[in-house]
Amino acid sequence: MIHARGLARTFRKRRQEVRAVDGVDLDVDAGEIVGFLGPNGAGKTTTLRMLTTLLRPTEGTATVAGCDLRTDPVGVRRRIGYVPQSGAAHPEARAGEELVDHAMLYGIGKGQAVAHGKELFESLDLHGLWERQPKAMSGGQKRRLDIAMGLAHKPGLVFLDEPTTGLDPQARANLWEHISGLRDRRGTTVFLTTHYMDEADSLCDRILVIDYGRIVAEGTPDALKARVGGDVIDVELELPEEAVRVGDLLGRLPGADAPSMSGTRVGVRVPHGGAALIALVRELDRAGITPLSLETRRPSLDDVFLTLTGRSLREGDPGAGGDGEAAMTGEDGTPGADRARGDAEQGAEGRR
Ligand SMILES: Nc1ncnc2c1ncn2[C@@H]1O[C@H](COP(=O)(O)OP(=O)(O)OP(=O)(O)O)[C@@H](O)[C@H]1O
Repeated sequence: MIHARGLARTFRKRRQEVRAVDGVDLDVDAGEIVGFLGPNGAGKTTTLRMLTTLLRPTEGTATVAGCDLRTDPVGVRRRIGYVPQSGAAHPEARAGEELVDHAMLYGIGKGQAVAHGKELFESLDLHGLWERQPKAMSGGQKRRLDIAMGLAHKPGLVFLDEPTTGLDPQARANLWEHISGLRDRRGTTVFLTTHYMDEADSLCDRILVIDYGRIVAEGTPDALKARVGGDVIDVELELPEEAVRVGDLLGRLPGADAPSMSGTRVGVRVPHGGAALIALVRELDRAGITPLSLETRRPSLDDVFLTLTGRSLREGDPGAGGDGEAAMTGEDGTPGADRARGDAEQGAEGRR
C-alpha cells in the first residue's frame, strides 16, 4: 500500500536549513494498522504530508495506494483518505450534508454518497447526528465525524494525523475501537501518527519510530519491547532526598542501566527483576528507607523509545507511559521547538 525510499524534506527558513525528514524508507501492507511514533518535531506530520501529496519531497520516491507520488499525485489523492490534526468538518455545517458534499467532490453520485454516508455514521457510532453541526458535538463525536469525512469516497488507505490528541481517556479508547473496526470490518489500511505509546501499543500491528527525521526502530509492539530485554524496577519514595539515595542503590544492582529519576520516583532496568528486587529490599532495609511502592514490570514501549533515543516520548504526558507508566528522564525531548510553519512551506499542491 505504501512503499517509500529515501523520502526527505528540507525546509529553508531565513537562510537556515531544517532537514525535517531525512531519508525515510517505509513499507505498509494492505490491511495493516501502522503507527508512526515520535516526539514533537520528529518529522511525523512532514512525512504524512508528503505521502498524502500535500508537500513535495525534496528527495526520494514513493508509491502510495499503487500510484507514484511524483508522477501521479491525483491518482494518490483519489485512493487515499486524510484526516488532519485540525479536523475536516466545518463547525457550522450539517454533518451529514458536509459528508455527502465531500463524497460528491470525488465524483460519487448523490444517492450513493448518502447511502454510504449513513452507513459510515452507523459504523462510527454517529447515529442521530446527521443533522447536527460539528460545533455542537463532543470531542470524540467530532473526531469520528472527521474520520467519516476521510472515508467518504471509499479509500482503501486512510492517514490519520494524531487522531486522539485532545480527547479524554474514555473517548480515546472508544476511538481506538473504531479505528480497529475500520480495518476489521471494511479492510481499510490505516497509517496514523501518534505521540502516545499506549495508543501504538494497543492499536497498531506495527510501529515505526521516527526521531530527528529518521526511522530509528520498526516492528510489532511486542518485538520492540523484546528488544529492550530484562525488567524495569520502579520505586516511589516519600522524599526527593530518599529518591537520590535509592537511585544510588539501584545503579549498583548487578547489570543495572543508569537509573532515571523524576521527583520522588526512580527506576532502573535490570537483567532479572525478581533477583534484583530481593537484593534491593535488603539494601533498602539496611539504609532504613521504606518506599511508598516498589514494583517490577516488563519494559513498555516508552522504555524502548528511551533506550533508542535517550529521551522520553513526551514528558509529563499522561499517555506517554506504555502501561500507564510515565518514563523517568530529565531531558526535554522536544527537538523541534522551531515550529514556524507557513513561510517556508513550499510545494503544497492544494487540497484534494
Ligand atoms: N513549513 C515549515 N517550515 C520550516 N520548518 C518546518 C516546517 N514544517 C515543519 N518544520 C520543522 O520540521 C521539523 C519536523 O516537523 P513535523 O511537524 O514534521 O514534526 P512532528 O513529528 O509532526 O511534530 P508534532 O508531533 O509536534 O506535530 C520540525 O523541526 C519543524 O519545526
